[in-house]
Formats: sequence, C-alpha cells, structure tokens
Amino acid sequence: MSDPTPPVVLTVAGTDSGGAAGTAADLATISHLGAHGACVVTAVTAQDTLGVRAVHPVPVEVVEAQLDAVFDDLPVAAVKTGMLGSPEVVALVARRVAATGVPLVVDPVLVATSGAVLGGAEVVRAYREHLLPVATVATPNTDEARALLSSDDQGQSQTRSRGERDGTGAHDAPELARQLARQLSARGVRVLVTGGESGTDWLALPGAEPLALRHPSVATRHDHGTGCTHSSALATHLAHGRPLGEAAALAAAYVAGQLATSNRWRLGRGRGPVAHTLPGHTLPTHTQSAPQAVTRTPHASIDRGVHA
Ligand SMILES: Nc1ncnc2c1ncn2[C@@H]1O[C@H](COP(=O)(O)OP(=O)(O)O)[C@@H](O)[C@H]1O
Ligand SMILES: Cc1ncc(COP(=O)(O)O)c(N)n1
Repeated sequence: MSDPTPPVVLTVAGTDSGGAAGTAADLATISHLGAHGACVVTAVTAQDTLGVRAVHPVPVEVVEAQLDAVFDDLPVAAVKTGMLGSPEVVALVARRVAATGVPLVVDPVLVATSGAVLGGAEVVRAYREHLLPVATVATPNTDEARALLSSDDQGQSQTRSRGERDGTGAHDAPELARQLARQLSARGVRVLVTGGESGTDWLALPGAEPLALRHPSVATRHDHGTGCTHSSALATHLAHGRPLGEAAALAAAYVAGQLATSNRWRLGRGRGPVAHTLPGHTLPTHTQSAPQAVTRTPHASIDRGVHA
C-alpha cells in the first residue's frame, strides 16, 4: 500500500482576521488540495472585507524561531510566501528557504485588494535583491509587477485598488501583463504575472517568450484573497510533484472554479472571501463571466505546453 502521508507545504504569511486572505486562505487551500499546511506568521492584521485597520509585525527573531521549528521537524516539500512585511524578514526567508532547495512560490504581497499598502519601498528592494533570485516562480499581479520593475522604488505608490487598476480597460489588461512578465523574466526572474479578472495569466521564464495561461473569468465581488489562494494552490501542486506549467494551469482553474462558487455568497460589506474548500465549478468556456455548475474537473489551458 502506498504511503498515505501528505506532502507538507509551508506558508510564510500574515494573518487576516476576516479569514479571506493570508494564512487563512493558504491553509484552507493547501489542505483542500491534499497537503498538510505548516504556517509561519509574519504579521497580524486587523482586516475585514472592507480593508486593513491595523498591522502588527511579528519580530524577525520570532519569525526565525517559527522557521526553525518547522524545518527542524517536518519534511517540507514546497514553500509559499505571502505578506512578509519587512526587508529583514524577506532576507531571512530567502536565506532559509534557499538553503533547503525546495520549490518556492513567492507571492510578492505589496498591496491588498482594498488598496492598503502591505509592503513599502524597502520591502520591494529586498524582494528584488534576496527573494526573487531564489524563487521557483514569483506570482505578482500587474501592480506588484510594476512595483518590482520600478527603478525609483516608488512602485508601491503606483498601486491602486482592484477597481481602479490600470486604466487601460479590460481589453488591454492581458497585453499589459504579458509585457510585465517579459520585462521581469529579462531580469532573470521566473515569473507568473496574474491577470485578475482578465482571465489570462502570463508565465515567463528567463530566455523564453511569455506563455499565456487562459482560464474562465468570473465577475464577482467575492475575490478577497485570490492571490493567496492561487499561490498556495501552485505551491501545493508543486509539492505533489507536478511540473510548473501544469501546476500553474491547475492553480488558475482552481481559483476560477472556487470564485464561481463564492460568487453566490453574500459575506461582508466589501470584497468577500473566495470559497476555498467547498466543491468548485468548472466553467465551460474561457470567456464567460457568470458561474455555471458542471463538474469539479480543472479547466484551463496553456497556449503552448510548458514543462519547466
Ligand atoms: N475574477 C476572476 N475570475 C477568474 N480568475 C480570477 C479572477 N480574479 C483573479 N483571478 C485569478 O486568480 C489568480 C490570482 O490573481 P490576482 O487576482 O491577479 O492576484 P492578486 O490577488 O494578487 O491581485 C490568478 O490566476 C487570476 O487569474
Ligand atoms: C495578511 C494578508 N496577506 C495578503 C493579502 C493580499 O490579499 P488580497 O490582494 O486579496 O487583499 C491581504 N489582504 N492580507
């Protein structure tokens, strides 16, 4: 009989008291996708569906003690990072995770869906210097990608809440994400620039053209925590041994399917949480905007096969 022990996925992230983003999203996703979630907390946030009220950073020594506790005892198969909050924590996590050699998914959390800044200019610099170079893949949205590319380190001030993003209109969003993916990969970053409701993410590896990863788009206000959910799903599929391209396609399909489920919820006065553990939906086309229940089989496509 095969070993029933699940792989261990470690999330290094902040908490969300509303249970939508951060460690809440990560642990629910990891467990739903068949792994055991370990959890290193970097910050406590007072947060709801409307916004972030307060942030309490965890001291770097306590973050390190949590990393020690996990790595000393558990056979971690993949790591994902979310909100890290300070340059010291970014550098620490880069050093410790790189030493293990396990797959590392970096979600460079700089701004919340609500628009709150969760990482300043020094955090952006630390990502560039320490964490991006050792990431198996980084998963910025377009705002975060712009901040990471910005030479004046004012990138985080360019970020806007989801409703205000880009100003390019929905039709330009995939092209913007493609260009950002290409620019980051030209700097040596293995990157998946997520396109939000545009329905297209771009996977770009250094030396190769970006690849479009298309999935159904769901028109919803229940999208708080999509980035956390997506990067946790990606890390979990990597922990199960799937190649990067396949893991990315499965992660995107999972998020779209779960968004179609939570789209029917009415939780909170702002942007509600993604459904993490309830059965999700498969959406039959790549362009539809309303949820239709069908099956739980993932459904997303990559323009060309990626076996990275
Ligand atoms: N409305 C949506 N419909 C379908 N997929 C979505 C939607 N919003 C986000 N996603 C997907 O969720 C994942 C996380 O992306 P994104 O929302 O851009 O991250 P973030 O929360 O960091 O802004 C990506 O695969 C993205 O394409
Ligand atoms: C603790 C924590 N981590 C990450 C996010 C980003 O998630 P979102 O972009 O959906 O607001 C957040 N709001 N809070």
